[in-house]
Amino acid sequence: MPASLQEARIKSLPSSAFYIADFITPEEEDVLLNKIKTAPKPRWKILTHRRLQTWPSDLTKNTLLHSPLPTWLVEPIITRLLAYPLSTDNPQNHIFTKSSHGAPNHVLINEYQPGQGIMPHKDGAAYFPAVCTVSLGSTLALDIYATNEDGTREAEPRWKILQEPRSLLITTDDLYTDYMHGIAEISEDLSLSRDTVANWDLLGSLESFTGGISQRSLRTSLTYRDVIKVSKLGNKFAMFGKS
Ligand SMILES: O=C(O)CCC(=O)C(=O)O
Ligand SMILES: [Fe+2]
Repeated sequence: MPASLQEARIKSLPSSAFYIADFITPEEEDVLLNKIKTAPKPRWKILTHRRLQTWPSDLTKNTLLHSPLPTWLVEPIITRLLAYPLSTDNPQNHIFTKSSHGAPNHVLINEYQPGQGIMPHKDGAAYFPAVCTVSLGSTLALDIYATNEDGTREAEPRWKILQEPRSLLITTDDLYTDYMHGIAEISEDLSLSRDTVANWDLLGSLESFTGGISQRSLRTSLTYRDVIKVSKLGNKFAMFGKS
Protein backbone atom coordinates (compact mmCIF):
# COMPACT_ATOMS: atom_id res chain seq x y z
CA MET A 1 0.00 0.00 0.00
CA PRO A 2 1.19 3.55 -0.63
CA ALA A 3 2.95 5.17 2.35
CA SER A 4 0.46 8.05 2.49
CA LEU A 5 -2.66 9.30 0.71
CA GLN A 6 -0.55 11.75 -1.30
CA GLU A 7 0.89 8.81 -3.22
CA ALA A 8 -2.63 7.58 -3.96
CA ARG A 9 -3.91 10.91 -5.28
CA ILE A 10 -5.72 10.80 -8.64
CA LYS A 11 -3.77 13.61 -10.21
CA SER A 12 -5.96 14.11 -13.28
CA LEU A 13 -9.00 15.05 -11.11
CA PRO A 14 -9.86 18.33 -9.38
CA SER A 15 -8.85 18.27 -5.74
CA SER A 16 -9.21 15.77 -4.27
CA ALA A 17 -9.62 12.07 -4.84
CA PHE A 18 -7.49 9.14 -3.72
CA TYR A 19 -7.56 5.54 -4.96
CA ILE A 20 -5.98 2.55 -3.27
CA ALA A 21 -6.23 -0.88 -4.92
CA ASP A 22 -6.35 -3.89 -2.58
CA PHE A 23 -7.22 -1.84 0.51
CA ILE A 24 -8.72 -5.01 1.98
CA THR A 25 -7.81 -8.67 1.39
CA PRO A 26 -10.00 -11.27 -0.41
CA GLU A 27 -10.63 -12.92 3.00
CA GLU A 28 -11.81 -9.61 4.50
CA GLU A 29 -14.00 -9.07 1.44
CA ASP A 30 -15.62 -12.51 1.96
CA VAL A 31 -16.30 -11.82 5.64
CA LEU A 32 -17.92 -8.46 4.80
CA LEU A 33 -20.06 -9.89 2.00
CA ASN A 34 -21.23 -12.64 4.32
CA LYS A 35 -22.14 -10.14 7.07
CA ILE A 36 -24.10 -8.08 4.54
CA LYS A 37 -25.85 -11.16 3.18
CA THR A 38 -26.83 -12.46 6.61
CA ALA A 39 -28.07 -9.12 7.98
CA PRO A 40 -31.76 -9.32 8.98
CA LYS A 41 -33.99 -8.91 5.94
CA PRO A 42 -35.68 -5.67 7.09
CA ARG A 43 -32.24 -4.07 6.97
CA TRP A 44 -32.59 -3.87 3.18
CA LYS A 45 -34.33 -0.91 1.62
CA ILE A 46 -35.41 -1.92 -1.88
CA LEU A 47 -35.22 0.81 -4.51
CA THR A 48 -36.06 0.49 -8.18
CA HIS A 49 -32.46 0.67 -9.27
CA ARG A 50 -30.54 -0.86 -6.35
CA ARG A 51 -31.00 -1.94 -2.74
CA LEU A 52 -29.28 -0.58 0.33
CA GLN A 53 -28.61 -0.96 4.04
CA THR A 54 -27.99 2.01 6.33
CA TRP A 55 -25.86 1.61 9.48
CA PRO A 56 -26.47 2.38 12.27
CA SER A 57 -29.71 3.98 10.96
CA ASP A 58 -31.26 6.48 8.54
CA LEU A 59 -30.78 10.19 9.17
CA THR A 60 -33.72 12.32 10.32
CA LYS A 61 -33.46 15.97 9.28
CA ASN A 62 -29.78 15.41 8.51
CA THR A 63 -29.27 14.15 12.07
CA LEU A 64 -27.98 10.76 13.19
CA LEU A 65 -29.39 9.20 16.33
CA HIS A 66 -26.28 8.30 18.31
CA SER A 67 -25.43 4.62 18.10
CA PRO A 68 -22.14 2.79 17.61
CA LEU A 69 -21.41 1.00 14.34
CA PRO A 70 -21.21 -2.80 14.57
CA THR A 71 -17.69 -4.17 14.96
CA TRP A 72 -17.64 -5.74 11.49
CA LEU A 73 -18.00 -2.26 9.95
CA VAL A 74 -15.24 -0.83 12.18
CA GLU A 75 -12.70 -3.63 11.79
CA PRO A 76 -10.72 -3.62 9.62
CA ILE A 77 -11.88 -0.66 7.51
CA ILE A 78 -12.21 2.29 9.92
CA THR A 79 -9.13 1.27 11.88
CA ARG A 80 -7.12 1.10 8.67
CA LEU A 81 -8.53 4.41 7.39
CA LEU A 82 -7.59 6.24 10.59
CA ALA A 83 -4.11 4.75 10.57
CA TYR A 84 -3.51 6.01 7.05
CA PRO A 85 -1.55 9.29 6.97
CA LEU A 86 -2.66 12.14 4.70
CA SER A 87 1.00 12.85 4.08
CA THR A 88 4.26 11.56 5.48
CA ASP A 89 5.07 15.05 6.86
CA ASN A 90 2.34 14.80 9.51
CA PRO A 91 1.82 11.07 9.94
CA GLN A 92 -0.79 11.55 12.69
CA ASN A 93 -3.18 13.41 10.35
CA HIS A 94 -5.72 11.24 8.52
CA ILE A 95 -8.69 11.94 6.27
CA PHE A 96 -11.13 12.46 9.22
CA THR A 97 -8.75 14.48 11.43
CA LYS A 98 -10.73 17.69 10.84
CA SER A 99 -14.21 16.14 10.89
CA SER A 100 -16.66 16.67 13.79
CA HIS A 101 -16.07 13.27 15.37
CA GLY A 102 -12.64 12.46 14.00
CA ALA A 103 -13.97 9.24 12.45
CA PRO A 104 -16.84 8.04 10.27
CA ASN A 105 -20.04 7.31 12.21
CA HIS A 106 -22.27 6.20 9.32
CA VAL A 107 -22.11 3.56 6.57
CA LEU A 108 -24.34 3.09 3.53
CA ILE A 109 -24.20 -0.28 1.82
CA ASN A 110 -25.38 -0.13 -1.78
CA GLU A 111 -25.83 -3.23 -3.91
CA TYR A 112 -25.98 -3.04 -7.71
CA GLN A 113 -26.92 -5.81 -10.13
CA PRO A 114 -25.39 -5.45 -13.61
CA GLY A 115 -27.48 -2.79 -15.35
CA GLN A 116 -28.25 -0.95 -12.10
CA GLY A 117 -26.73 2.36 -11.01
CA ILE A 118 -27.31 5.61 -9.21
CA MET A 119 -28.38 8.96 -10.68
CA PRO A 120 -25.78 11.74 -10.66
CA HIS A 121 -25.99 13.61 -7.35
CA LYS A 122 -24.05 15.38 -4.61
CA ASP A 123 -23.85 13.88 -1.13
CA GLY A 124 -24.80 17.17 0.50
CA ALA A 125 -24.23 19.13 3.67
CA ALA A 126 -25.23 16.54 6.29
CA TYR A 127 -21.75 15.04 6.20
CA PHE A 128 -18.20 16.20 6.71
CA PRO A 129 -17.06 16.53 3.07
CA ALA A 130 -15.16 13.28 2.70
CA VAL A 131 -16.55 9.94 1.49
CA CYS A 132 -14.59 6.71 1.75
CA THR A 133 -15.95 3.98 -0.52
CA VAL A 134 -14.82 0.38 -0.31
CA SER A 135 -15.98 -1.72 -3.28
CA LEU A 136 -16.77 -5.43 -3.09
CA GLY A 137 -17.49 -8.10 -5.69
CA SER A 138 -17.16 -6.40 -9.07
CA THR A 139 -15.45 -3.57 -10.88
CA LEU A 140 -17.52 -0.63 -12.10
CA ALA A 141 -17.00 2.96 -13.18
CA LEU A 142 -18.09 5.98 -11.18
CA ASP A 143 -18.85 8.95 -13.45
CA ILE A 144 -17.90 12.47 -12.35
CA TYR A 145 -19.91 15.42 -13.69
CA ALA A 146 -19.10 19.11 -13.55
CA THR A 147 -21.92 21.47 -12.56
CA ASN A 148 -22.92 24.75 -14.18
CA GLU A 149 -23.30 28.10 -12.39
CA ASP A 150 -27.05 27.48 -12.01
CA GLY A 151 -26.50 24.14 -10.24
CA THR A 152 -27.46 21.94 -13.20
CA ARG A 153 -24.95 19.39 -14.37
CA GLU A 154 -23.21 18.95 -17.66
CA ALA A 155 -24.79 16.25 -19.85
CA GLU A 156 -21.69 14.08 -20.16
CA PRO A 157 -19.34 13.03 -17.39
CA ARG A 158 -15.93 14.71 -17.40
CA TRP A 159 -14.15 11.70 -15.88
CA LYS A 160 -14.55 8.02 -15.00
CA ILE A 161 -13.04 6.45 -11.90
CA LEU A 162 -12.75 2.68 -12.14
CA GLN A 163 -13.43 1.00 -8.79
CA GLU A 164 -12.03 -2.51 -8.50
CA PRO A 165 -13.19 -5.00 -5.87
CA ARG A 166 -11.39 -4.46 -2.52
CA SER A 167 -10.33 -0.95 -3.51
CA LEU A 168 -10.79 2.26 -1.52
CA LEU A 169 -11.85 5.51 -3.18
CA ILE A 170 -11.83 8.74 -1.18
CA THR A 171 -13.48 11.89 -2.56
CA THR A 172 -13.17 15.16 -0.69
CA ASP A 173 -12.73 18.96 -1.02
CA ASP A 174 -14.03 20.51 -4.28
CA LEU A 175 -14.71 17.13 -5.78
CA TYR A 176 -17.15 16.49 -2.93
CA THR A 177 -18.77 19.93 -2.85
CA ASP A 178 -18.81 21.13 -6.47
CA TYR A 179 -19.02 18.01 -8.64
CA MET A 180 -21.64 15.28 -9.01
CA HIS A 181 -21.11 11.54 -9.16
CA GLY A 182 -23.24 8.73 -10.54
CA ILE A 183 -23.14 5.17 -11.86
CA ALA A 184 -24.55 4.49 -15.33
CA GLU A 185 -27.22 1.79 -15.65
CA ILE A 186 -25.22 -0.48 -17.93
CA SER A 187 -23.96 -4.04 -17.61
CA GLU A 188 -20.49 -3.44 -19.02
CA ASP A 189 -18.17 -0.45 -18.78
CA LEU A 190 -16.79 0.43 -22.20
CA SER A 191 -14.06 2.56 -23.79
CA LEU A 192 -11.74 2.12 -20.84
CA SER A 193 -8.28 3.52 -21.47
CA ARG A 194 -5.60 5.74 -20.00
CA ASP A 195 -7.44 8.68 -21.61
CA THR A 196 -10.88 7.95 -20.17
CA VAL A 197 -10.09 6.43 -16.75
CA ALA A 198 -8.76 9.03 -14.30
CA ASN A 199 -7.13 6.46 -11.98
CA TRP A 200 -5.63 4.26 -14.74
CA ASP A 201 -2.10 4.33 -13.29
CA LEU A 202 -3.37 3.44 -9.80
CA LEU A 203 -5.34 0.35 -10.86
CA GLY A 204 -4.41 -2.94 -9.20
CA SER A 205 -5.06 -5.18 -12.22
CA LEU A 206 -4.51 -2.90 -15.15
CA GLU A 207 -4.03 -5.94 -17.44
CA SER A 208 -7.73 -6.85 -17.01
CA PHE A 209 -8.79 -3.59 -18.64
CA THR A 210 -6.42 -3.20 -21.56
CA GLY A 211 -9.16 -4.56 -23.87
CA GLY A 212 -11.22 -1.50 -22.90
CA ILE A 213 -14.19 -3.46 -21.51
CA SER A 214 -15.16 -4.51 -18.00
CA GLN A 215 -18.18 -6.78 -17.53
CA ARG A 216 -20.11 -6.01 -14.37
CA SER A 217 -21.31 -8.59 -11.88
CA LEU A 218 -22.91 -7.99 -8.47
CA ARG A 219 -21.17 -5.01 -6.91
CA THR A 220 -21.56 -3.92 -3.30
CA SER A 221 -20.18 -0.65 -1.97
CA LEU A 222 -19.65 0.54 1.57
CA THR A 223 -19.62 4.33 1.86
CA TYR A 224 -18.19 5.64 5.13
CA ARG A 225 -18.99 9.19 6.23
CA ASP A 226 -19.06 11.39 9.33
CA VAL A 227 -22.57 12.79 9.93
CA ILE A 228 -22.05 16.23 11.43
CA LYS A 229 -25.20 16.41 13.61
CA VAL A 230 -25.64 13.61 16.11
CA SER A 231 -28.41 13.53 18.70
CA LYS A 232 -28.28 11.52 21.90
CA LEU A 233 -31.39 9.54 22.87
CA GLY A 234 -32.52 12.21 25.34
CA ASN A 235 -32.94 14.63 22.45
CA LYS A 236 -35.12 12.41 20.33
CA PHE A 237 -38.26 14.45 20.98
CA ALA A 238 -36.51 17.57 19.79
CA MET A 239 -35.48 15.64 16.72
CA PHE A 240 -38.91 14.38 15.74
CA GLY A 241 -40.83 17.42 16.97
CA LYS A 242 -41.87 20.37 14.87
CA SER A 243 -39.15 22.83 14.06
O1 LIG B 1 -21.99 2.92 -4.70
C1 LIG B 1 -21.26 3.89 -4.85
O2 LIG B 1 -20.05 3.80 -5.07
C2 LIG B 1 -21.83 5.28 -4.80
C3 LIG B 1 -22.89 5.41 -3.77
C4 LIG B 1 -23.27 6.84 -3.57
O3 LIG B 1 -22.96 7.71 -4.34
C5 LIG B 1 -24.02 7.22 -2.38
O4 LIG B 1 -24.47 6.34 -1.64
O5 LIG B 1 -24.18 8.43 -2.14
FE1 LIG C 1 -23.14 9.64 -3.44
